[in-house]
Amino acid sequence: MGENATTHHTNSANNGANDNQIGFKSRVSVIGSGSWGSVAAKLVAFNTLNLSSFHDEVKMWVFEETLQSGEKLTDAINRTNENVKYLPGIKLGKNVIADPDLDNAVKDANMLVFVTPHQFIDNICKSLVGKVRSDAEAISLIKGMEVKIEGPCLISTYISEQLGINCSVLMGANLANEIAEEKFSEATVGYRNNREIAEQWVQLFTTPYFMVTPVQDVEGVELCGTLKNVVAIAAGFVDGLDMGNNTKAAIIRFGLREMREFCKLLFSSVKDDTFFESCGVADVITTCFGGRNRKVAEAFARNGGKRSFDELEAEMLQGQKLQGVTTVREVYEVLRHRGLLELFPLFATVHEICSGCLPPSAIVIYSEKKNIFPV
Ligand SMILES: NC(=O)c1ccc[n+]([C@@H]2O[C@H](COP(=O)([O-])OP(=O)(O)OC[C@H]3O[C@@H](n4cnc5c(N)ncnc54)[C@H](O)[C@@H]3O)[C@@H](O)[C@H]2O)c1
Ligand SMILES: O=P(O)(O)OC[C@H](O)CO
Repeated sequence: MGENATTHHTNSANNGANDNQIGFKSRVSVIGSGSWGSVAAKLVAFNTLNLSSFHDEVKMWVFEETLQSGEKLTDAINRTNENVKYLPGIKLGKNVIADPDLDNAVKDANMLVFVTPHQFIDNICKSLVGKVRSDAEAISLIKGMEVKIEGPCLISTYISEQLGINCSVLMGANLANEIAEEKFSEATVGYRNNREIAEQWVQLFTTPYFMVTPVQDVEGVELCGTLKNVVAIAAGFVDGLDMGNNTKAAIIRFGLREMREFCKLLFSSVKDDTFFESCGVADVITTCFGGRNRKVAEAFARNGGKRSFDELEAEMLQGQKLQGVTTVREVYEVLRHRGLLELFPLFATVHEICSGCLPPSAIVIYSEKKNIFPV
């Protein structure tokens, strides 16, 4: 990993894993520039400036758009050093360079951070085929999954398969706006079998206010990050119906149990301990109280399901994207295909409410009706 460089290391105390490869400096690109993408760039850019094993510059690919002022988003980011649309008021670091050209943004990078809404990863990967370094390492911060004809596919697996590179994941209780303001939080890096690579990602993301723990369970970590968005939608329905905290806690508990069962259904290797990391219970909690999925689901329930998620998302999130509604459709598809919907009443009900087949109030009666949860 890395590339030949003639620059001398000046800060050997901070070098970490790449220090073993004298003369190599890693180059990092961030693919995505929404609210979390911009925070990821900020975290990484802080470290590339301070670690001599990295080139200072961090390229951030921007899905180009024109702002109301007529200025291109990329130009505005590079002029102000802020993502004025998705993370206004937060300086990213002068070494973050926004680039609307995907090929150019990844050129030369040997560490690729994927952080776009999951519905766009298919097109992004397809256009990157043959364009990334063969020795590159990737990490996915994307909370979602792909469902293909052959079955469900994790985003990290999809990236690996499309681009022929290894892909780790970083998930956790990470509301972007809070980390942007440097409020303490934790995250989990999920890795497959190379601990050294995991340590490099930990080193690249860790800051005094962002604590990162590696866990050898890429599937468990990624599926936790993906499925908690479904639980957050259920929690939003409960809030929209003014059901109170006890009901919300019950929904969270049911949700966590279905998350674990779904993970193990797909991958028997998933570890129980993973659910106690930041990517597990902590992310469920933060998302069910402070996330966008919860917020829009609350509005959906308050409107009695009469306004669609698409409409509410566009109105309430100004370009930011929900992952939960798409994810629960994908989860439903997997369960339906395997004849297992009855064993996942919360997930099934969330989808049926989102798609208009059931009213939001169904969220609290499904368990009584189906009497499926043991005490
Ligand atoms: N925001 C958070 O607090 C947070 C925290 C942790 C993880 N995540 C995850 O990170 C991922 C990225 O979310 P985000 O919050 O950075 O994004 P966001 O929802 O804030 O912004 C949406 C992004 O999608 C881009 N976009 C719109 N149309 C596009 C297209 N056709 N092709 C490619 N990109 C397009 C926009 O330019 C923008 O960058 C998601 O999987 C999300 O679940 C988000
Ligand atoms: O705002 P949400 O609902 O997309 O959740 C954001 C993060 O995933 C919380 O960790």
